[in-house]
Amino acid sequence: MFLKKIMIRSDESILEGEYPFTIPTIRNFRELELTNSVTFFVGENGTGKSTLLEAIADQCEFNTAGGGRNNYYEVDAAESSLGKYVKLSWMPKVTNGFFLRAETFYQFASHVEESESINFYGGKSLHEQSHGESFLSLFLHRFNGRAIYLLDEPEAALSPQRQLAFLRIMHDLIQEEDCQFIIATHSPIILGFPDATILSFDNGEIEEVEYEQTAHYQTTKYFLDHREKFLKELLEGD
Ligand SMILES: Nc1ncnc2c1ncn2[C@@H]1O[C@H](COP(=O)(O)OP(=O)(O)OP(=O)(O)O)[C@@H](O)[C@H]1O
Repeated sequence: MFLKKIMIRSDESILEGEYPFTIPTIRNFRELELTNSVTFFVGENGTGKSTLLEAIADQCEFNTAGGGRNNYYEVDAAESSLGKYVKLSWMPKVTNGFFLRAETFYQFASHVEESESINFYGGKSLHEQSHGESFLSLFLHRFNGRAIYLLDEPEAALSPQRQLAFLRIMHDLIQEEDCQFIIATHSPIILGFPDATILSFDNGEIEEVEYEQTAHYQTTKYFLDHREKFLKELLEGD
């Protein structure tokens, strides 16, 4: 593990009432210790997971549009509003890594086409692979070494089988290459990675929860166990 702590800077005055401090979890956030090679951010839509992940990417000097330190390209409105308020504590510091944003991956693929060797991505243009195939190519061929990976909803392009393949790739990168991952996810499959730390952004603060406590696990389990009853209540109820 490399990144040990994320803190709000005491020397920057917080603009109360302005984004990103309008988000309760971000307004209440002061510091977070990381103690695990895999940390998940979970919570309802709009609770600030991407906002914090993007701020961490900003302070890692990764491209906040998605990419690593050496990926220079621009996407509208990709700058981090929280970045300048955040300080990172490392032991030891690494500069290698990647910030994955599903929604700007197309632009990242175009940037790769113009500037990098496609050999880094399995020898095939990312645009000539399906969305899910191109994600897996990135994980398999570009992710390596002592590095930190910040992934925002990696499941967006992945089938359940490919999500399992991703867990295996992540497992090998941690065991063999000493990688650290911080992942915002809604996937009950990805969240199931053994012994990970799960941090909930619900309830206006960041708190550690067990896998079985997450709404993602509970709702999915209930749906699969009682699908017909669940859908009848949902669709026929008042
Ligand atoms: N540039 C912006 N200006 C104002 N509000 C914003 C801006 N970007 C995001 N927000 C708001 O901040 C809140 C948190 O957004 P964020 O993307 O961090 O949520 P999230 O927890 O990652 O959600 P999701 O699970 O849907 O991805 C949302 O209500 C969103 O509308």
